[in-house]
Amino acid sequence: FLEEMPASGSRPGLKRLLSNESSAGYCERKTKPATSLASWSLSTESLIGVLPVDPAPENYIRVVRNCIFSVVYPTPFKSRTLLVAVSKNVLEDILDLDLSVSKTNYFIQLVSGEKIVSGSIPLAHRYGGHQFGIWADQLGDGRAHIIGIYTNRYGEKWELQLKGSGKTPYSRNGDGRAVLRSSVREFLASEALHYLGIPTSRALSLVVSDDDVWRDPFYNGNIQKERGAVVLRIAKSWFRIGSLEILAHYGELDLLRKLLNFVIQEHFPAINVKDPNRYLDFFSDVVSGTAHLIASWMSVGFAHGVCNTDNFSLLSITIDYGPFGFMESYDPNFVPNTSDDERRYKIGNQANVGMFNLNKLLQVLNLLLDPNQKQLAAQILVGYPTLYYRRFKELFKAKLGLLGEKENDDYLIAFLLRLMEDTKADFTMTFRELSEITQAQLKEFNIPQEFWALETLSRQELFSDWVTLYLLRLKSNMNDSDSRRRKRMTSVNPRYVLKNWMAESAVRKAEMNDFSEVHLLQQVLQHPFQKQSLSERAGYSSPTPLWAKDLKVSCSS
Ligand SMILES: Nc1ncnc2c1ncn2[C@@H]1O[C@H](COP(=O)(O)OP(=O)(O)OP(=O)(O)O)[C@@H](O)[C@H]1O
Repeated sequence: FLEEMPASGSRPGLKRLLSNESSAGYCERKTKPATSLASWSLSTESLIGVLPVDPAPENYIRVVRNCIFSVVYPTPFKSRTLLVAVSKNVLEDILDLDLSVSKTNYFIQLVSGEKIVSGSIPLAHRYGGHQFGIWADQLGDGRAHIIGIYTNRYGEKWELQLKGSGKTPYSRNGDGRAVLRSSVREFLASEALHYLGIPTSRALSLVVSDDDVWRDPFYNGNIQKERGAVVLRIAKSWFRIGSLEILAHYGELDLLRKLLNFVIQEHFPAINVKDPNRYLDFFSDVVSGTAHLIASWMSVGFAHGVCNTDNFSLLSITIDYGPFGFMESYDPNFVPNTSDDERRYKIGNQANVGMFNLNKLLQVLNLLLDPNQKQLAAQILVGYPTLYYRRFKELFKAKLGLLGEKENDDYLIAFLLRLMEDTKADFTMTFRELSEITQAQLKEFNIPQEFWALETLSRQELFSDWVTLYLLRLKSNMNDSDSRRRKRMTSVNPRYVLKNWMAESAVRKAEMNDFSEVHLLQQVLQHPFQKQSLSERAGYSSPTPLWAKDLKVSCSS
C-alpha cells in the first residue's frame, strides 16, 4: 500500500466540505416520523428548474445532447414484487417516515417503480466517463431513475434514486434491470460502509420481483435466468466526474459552467459561486475529498472494483457497488472484479486511479480556467498524493492505537503490512485482534487461541521484531493506558465487514426466498465495532469457510 503511491507534492490550501454525516451526529428529533405518506412530498423541481432537460419526451435509446436529464418514468415489473429489506435508519432519520409506512402497499409501489409521488417528475441523468482508462462516450443512467428529492426536517435535500427500474434513453444494449444478487450486495454494502463511517450513498429498500432477467455472470456463454430487483438508494447528489466530462467532450461549455455552478451552489456552501476562483476551490475540495475517501476505503480493506470516472462522485462519496470486495487475507494485488484482467482496480492501485480520475476532472475544468488558474489547479492535483498519504497514515496510526507523531511510524505500519502480506493474515481480524489483545499478552507472545489472525501473523519470523517495536512505540503514547488503547482501537477496527462469502451466503439464500441472512447481516453490520453473539455464531469473525475459498464475484449485474 505504501510503495505504490506516486511522488508527493506540495499541499494546496483546502476547504474540506463533504457532509455525508452519519445519523449518529444528528440531534434528537423533535417531531415524530410520519406514519403516513399522505403529506410526504418529493419533487425534482430543484434540479429541472435550473438544469436543462432533453426535449424528446419518448423513452427510446438514443444519443442525447445539450442537456443534463431526460424525463423518463420507471418501468414497473410485470410480476408481483416483494419488499425484502428496509433501512429503518434511512426511513426514520433521513426521510422522516415511521417504519410502519414501509408495510403499506403505496410504499412498495413507490420503491419498486410502480408509482411516482404525485407532482414529481422522474429523471435519468446523462453522463459519460472513462472506463478502464478509455473514453466510453455517452453512458448515463441506463437503469436508474431519480424519482424525487426530499427535503428533511434539517433542511437537507436527498435525491432518491431507483436502480434496476427499467430502460431509459441511456440503456445502450442493456435491459434496464438489476438482478437480486447484485442488489442484495449493493443494499448491504452501502449501508455497511455508512456504519463504518465512510461517506457513501445509502440504501432505503430492496425489492425483488418474479420478472426474469437473463445474465451471463462470468461472460462465458453460461446464460442464466435470474430475478429482477430494485434498490432505492439516496445521496445528496448523484453527479459524477462523468457528468462534467460528457459536457466537456461535446464542447457544451455553457452547460458545463451551469452544472458546475449548480453543484457548487447546492453542495459546496463554503465556496462563493460568484468568486472567480470558485472552480479552483471546488477542485481543491474534490481532490481532498477523494484522497480522504480512498484512504478510508484502504483502512477497512475495501476494494471498489470499478473505479471508472462515471463511478466517482463529485461529492466524494462511495457510489456504484458493483463487483466490490472487502479484502480477506492481506494482499495489495487483491482484485474483486473478475473481468479486470489487467488488475487496474486492484486494492493497492486505488489511490493511483483516484489520481487518474482527478486528472480527468482537471482536464474538464481547464476548459474554464485562465492560464494562471490552470497552473494553480495543476498544483492542487500535485498535492493529492500528500493528502492521501497523510490521511492514510492518520487512519492506520489510529488502527494501531498510536498517539502523537514519531519518526518511525511509517516504518511500523509498513512493517506490519509486509508481515501480513507474507503470511496472508486476515486484514480485518489482525487489526481487530491487536485491538483486543493486551500489551502483557503481546509481550509474552501469549496469543489467545481464538486469535486466529494474529496466530497466522506470528508465524512470520520477524513478528517478534515488529512486536518489540510496537510495544516500544506504545510506551511513548502520552497519558495513555492499555485499556484506553484497546478501547480506542476497538472503536476504529471493525470486527465485522461484509466479506464476499457472507454476501454470497445471503444471496444464495435470498435466491431461494430465504431473506433471513440479508436481515441478519443488515443488523450485524449496523454495529461493526461491537462483538455480537448472533454474528459470532454465524462465523462472521471466523476464518472464511472452505466452500468460499475460491469464490469469484461476477461483474454482470
Ligand atoms: N442492465 C443494464 N441496462 C441498462 N444500462 C445498464 C445496465 N447495466 C449497466 N448499465 C449502464 O452501464 C453503465 C455502466 O454500468 P455500471 O455497472 O458502472 O453502472 P450501474 O451500476 O448501473 O450504475 P450506478 O453507477 O448508478 O450504480 C451505466 O451507464 C449503467 O447505467
